[in-house]
Amino acid sequence: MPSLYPELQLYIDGEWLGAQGRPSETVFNPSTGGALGDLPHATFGDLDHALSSADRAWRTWRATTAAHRSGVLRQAAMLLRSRAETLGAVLATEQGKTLMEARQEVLGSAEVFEWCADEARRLYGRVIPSREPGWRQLVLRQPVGVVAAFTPWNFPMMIPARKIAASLAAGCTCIIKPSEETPAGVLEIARALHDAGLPRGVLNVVFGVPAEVSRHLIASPLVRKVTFTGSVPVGRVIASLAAEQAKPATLELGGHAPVLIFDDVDAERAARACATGKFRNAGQVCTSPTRFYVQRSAYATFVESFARAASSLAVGDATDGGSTMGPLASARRVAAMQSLVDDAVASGARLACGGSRLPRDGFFFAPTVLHELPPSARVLSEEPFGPLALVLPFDDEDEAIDAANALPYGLAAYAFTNDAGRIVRLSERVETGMLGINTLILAGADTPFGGVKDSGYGSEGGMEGVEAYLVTKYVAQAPAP
Ligand SMILES: NC(=O)C1=CN([C@@H]2O[C@H](COP(=O)(O)OP(=O)(O)OC[C@H]3O[C@@H](n4cnc5c(N)ncnc54)[C@H](O)[C@@H]3O)[C@@H](O)[C@H]2O)C=CC1
Ligand SMILES: O=Cc1ccc(S(=O)(=O)O)cc1
Repeated sequence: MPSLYPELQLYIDGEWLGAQGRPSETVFNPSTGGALGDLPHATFGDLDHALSSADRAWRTWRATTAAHRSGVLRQAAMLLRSRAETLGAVLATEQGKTLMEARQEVLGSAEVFEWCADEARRLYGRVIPSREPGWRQLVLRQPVGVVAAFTPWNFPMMIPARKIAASLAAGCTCIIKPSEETPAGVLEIARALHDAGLPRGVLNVVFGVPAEVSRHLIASPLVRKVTFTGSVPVGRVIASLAAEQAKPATLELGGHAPVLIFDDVDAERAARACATGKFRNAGQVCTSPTRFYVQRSAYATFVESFARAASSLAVGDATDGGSTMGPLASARRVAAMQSLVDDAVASGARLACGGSRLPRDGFFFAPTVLHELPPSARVLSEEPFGPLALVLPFDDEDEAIDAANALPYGLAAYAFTNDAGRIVRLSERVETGMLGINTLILAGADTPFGGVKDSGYGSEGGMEGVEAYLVTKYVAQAPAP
């Protein structure tokens, strides 16, 4: 499998740039702990090259027809689809998600490119009926300019796809700094766009020391928009760098999603659905369901069924087709899980299953279900971002909604119920950017994705996703004097 792993390079001004004297870092395979390759870091000269190239390319890319931009994005999508088998193996190798999840991510990313290819042709302005005879009042929607994008390691292709496809559809150019821990996913997007005929400079991919790269790019007057997906603390740093320059930013930050399970649904079936959702990508998903609040009469059945489903997962090497859960992305994440579990257990929580790392090479942590958690357990307020499920009882709807809203996060929330009136009340009262009723599947190329409260601002996906890269220009056109 490592032989499929591509050479790691920078992509600037349409050129692939290797180490050539640049500093580099090692990328590891989380299933084995072994080295996969060396990733070159961009020098400040490289970053300036990416900035000038993106700025130059913007002047021509913004002037291309919507049909042309749409065609390039659609061709890139087609190439991603045709390469899904190989690219799935690459993603599984570098990130640790299972082969099936990795293939889905490649195909989902292709769908994002297809959706944005269509949206590129629907960026309508409007004509406002005029107040004066002979006037035209026009509203134009124009690309904001060069975009600086920063993406994490949990979805090495899907999260970059949302930012790249939407910004390019809008007529912007983009410099992206993906996670140094999972660099190949975005390089394969760049390769598909390159092969689809994307003009040089429209997309640039750089790696480096994250804080240095983000400070340098965001400070540049050539950058007109910032977009970041990652943790709340880093999101705040990025937001303040953007604010210093009065640049708009989109922030997709963390979550700690509540799931309200009412006793009008089958608790066993709900538990099986919840286990599937929880352990997807080993729980390293910003919308991962985490706090499972179960109505008291269904609580014991739910805990037991959830633990049974969790224990039956085949945890193993991500590239082994039989694995249903892979490793965590890094040793750092395993240590974070152990610390949260140890703290919870020390404060009185009980383990229904899991609770420790697996004794094998690589970064494996057992699917874990904690219950009877005291309010002081850190994991009840810190985002675990891993395979930890927390199950707690509630007595009535108001208590459940208050519990759901108790944290400063507001990315995703879920509920399982058959009561139509309750669904309306939950839709009104749960403080969240996205709400799933009887489903844990939220993200789609055609639907908005984003949070409220500490989980960030702005949306990606759907028409809102492309909107984020447009500015409004009003043109008042009077008869010549
Ligand atoms: N919303 C999401 O999809 C993600 C959220 N996270 C959150 O982050 C927590 C810890 O994960 P870590 O990787 O250890 O978190 P982190 O906050 O150190 O890094 C998250 C991502 O931001 C990048 N980053 C860090 N500092 C940066 C800077 N100054 N400028 C630009 N990019 C920067 C990193 O390269 C990484 O890809 C998780 O527990 C989770 O809460 C992490 C990954 C994805
Ligand atoms: O971590 C954020 C996130 C959540 C979901 C998806 S997907 O579109 O469902 O794959 C991607 C990124």
